[in-house]
Amino acid sequence: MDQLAPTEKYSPYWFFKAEHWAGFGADMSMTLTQDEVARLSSMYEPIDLDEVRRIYLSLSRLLSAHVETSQQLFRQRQRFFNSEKKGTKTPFIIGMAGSVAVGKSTTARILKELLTRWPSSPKVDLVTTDGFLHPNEVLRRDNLMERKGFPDSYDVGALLRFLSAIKSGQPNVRAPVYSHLTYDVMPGEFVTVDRPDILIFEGINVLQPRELPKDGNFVPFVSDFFDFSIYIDADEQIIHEWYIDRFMRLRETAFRNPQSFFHRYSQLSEDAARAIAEGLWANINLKNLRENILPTRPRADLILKKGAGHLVEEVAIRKL
Ligand SMILES: Nc1ncnc2c1ncn2[C@@H]1O[C@H](COP(=O)(O)OP(=O)(O)O)[C@@H](O)[C@H]1O
Ligand SMILES: CC(C)(COP(=O)(O)O)[C@@H](O)C(=O)NCCC(=O)O
Repeated sequence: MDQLAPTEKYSPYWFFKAEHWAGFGADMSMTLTQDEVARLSSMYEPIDLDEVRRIYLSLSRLLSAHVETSQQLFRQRQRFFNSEKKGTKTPFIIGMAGSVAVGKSTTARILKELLTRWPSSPKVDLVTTDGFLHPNEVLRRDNLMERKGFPDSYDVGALLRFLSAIKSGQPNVRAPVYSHLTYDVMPGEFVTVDRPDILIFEGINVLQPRELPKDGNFVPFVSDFFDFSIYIDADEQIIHEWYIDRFMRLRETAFRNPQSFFHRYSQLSEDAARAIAEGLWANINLKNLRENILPTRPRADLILKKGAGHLVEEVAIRKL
């Protein structure tokens, strides 16, 4: 993360090499139960359990400290208001940003598993922003199919209404669902979020600001609803490799399904399929990374910088 912090003293972040960070979790490194190990191993990505112990276990402990503190603050505020303001604590929201294919979904799933183990957060839910993309029908109509994932391809109003409902303590809040198989939002499909202790809200766009309206109306940013934010980072060339690898693996698996939007790519030669993947990366995802995603990195509370093999090399965390 050299380009991030020439001098830590004058940076809002502290920087830790992975080995140093791993030391913070030393006292809890052996505490994963067989069950937890089994659940983590059963995820369809090959998760390196040493990496979970080295990086993510202590990260989950630190996050749980933030959650506990916010729960204490909630109780103190109730006392302050003489218990006039009743109700339950609203979910602690963790926003997770980063490029397409950098590993957001995988990291979010690992953290979800680990966070449920801490007493302050037995219920952790996970929602991805792709459900808030406009349906393909709308994207085609507005000539945005080549801009899927760019700010204008999302229904930001729906996204903000969802987060606002969560943060107002509403039960059973519904989020729309996206299918990577059909490459489209699934009509009539929702996930229901019912007052979890933590909501992990993951997507490329979650730290993006937006233009302020000229009419003076109140328009929050998505990140205004976050209690903590994480940016998953890696060098462009490495993310590029992960994107192509994932695409080529999907060509062998999910794309074979005749229902898959990309089914036709499973019939192409390897070279032709690779050329398609390279095109999608260069014309959509890399462009989006440079224009709209990477510029949001300095807004995160914590940055995980990964290197080859998805191994975390450095952790940056905001000084309090
Ligand atoms: N910690 C990890 N260990 C091994 N593979 C990973 C890890 N994180 C991500 N991957 C792989 O990298 C690719 C991109 O990850 P994914 O979580 O789908 O990214 P995103 O949600 O950011 O698009 C996938 O093929 C996934 O299996
Ligand atoms: C659906 C995505 C925009 C990611 O959305 P997110 O969950 O981060 O909001 C992305 O995976 C995608 O499909 N990009 C379009 C180009 C491509 O097919 O790779």
